[in-house]
Amino acid sequence: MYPVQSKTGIKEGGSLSKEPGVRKMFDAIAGRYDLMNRVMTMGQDQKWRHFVVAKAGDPQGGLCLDLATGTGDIGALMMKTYSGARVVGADFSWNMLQEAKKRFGNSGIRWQACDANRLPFADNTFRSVTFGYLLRNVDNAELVLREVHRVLMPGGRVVCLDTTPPEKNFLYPFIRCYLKYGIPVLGKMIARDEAAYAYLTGSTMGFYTAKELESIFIAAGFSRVSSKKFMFGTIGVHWGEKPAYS
Ligand SMILES: C[S@@+](CC[C@H](N)C(=O)[O-])C[C@H]1O[C@@H](n2cnc3c(N)ncnc32)[C@H](O)[C@@H]1O
Repeated sequence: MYPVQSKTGIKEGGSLSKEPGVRKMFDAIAGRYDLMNRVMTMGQDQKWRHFVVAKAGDPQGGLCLDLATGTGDIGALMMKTYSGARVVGADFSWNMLQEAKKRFGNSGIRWQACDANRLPFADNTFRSVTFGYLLRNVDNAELVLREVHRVLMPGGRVVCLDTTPPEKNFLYPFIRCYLKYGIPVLGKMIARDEAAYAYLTGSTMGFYTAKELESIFIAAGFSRVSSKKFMFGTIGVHWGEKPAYS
């Protein structure tokens, strides 16, 4: 069974954590993940990753962590955009990391298997930490953000890309229809896993609004927190800084 999203981290079916189910799900879809991404977003997904990398800024030769790196796109863009960047791509799905290594094995990225809840890095290590589509998949977003804050250097930047629940405006019925029916059907046809993409829809609709997520970044200790939406308000990028005095 794949996991069911809840903001509080309490899962259906009596499970204590949804994270083992999330890992299993990404291990299962790793080989078809990229194709599904391109089709489902109508080729827009790389544009948002470029925005993430721009917001993270030039690390000036410093270390960057791309957490939940998956098949490695954000980490690879970081290497390509900023000469001298040193990137660690980390994920808890073994199969996603294998796909990343196949695609970007010669890029110089260092790959690390680890859980975002307990990062195997010392305090104040990274100039920037980026992550695409992580927070919706963890039990406690604030806890993960506190861990990210710990490993960032003072003055370092965090940038987060994720889906976000659509606002209830005139487009809402169309967007909801695409999320509820279109995405699972595409998931069945392309990734051959309807349940994984039904989870994507459910977890998006049940996730924090962009404003709520900003508050969680602030609660985790970040300053200069802001966000921007893309794709008819269904994609959000959040960013912030670890204060220089912390
Ligand atoms: C939707 S994929 C995103 C991959 C990539 N960031 C991108 O932009 O396409 C989400 C990734 O988060 C990873 N992930 C989810 N929860 C995690 C956790 N607690 N620790 C580490 N990785 C996690 C999954 O294994 C998966 O590879």
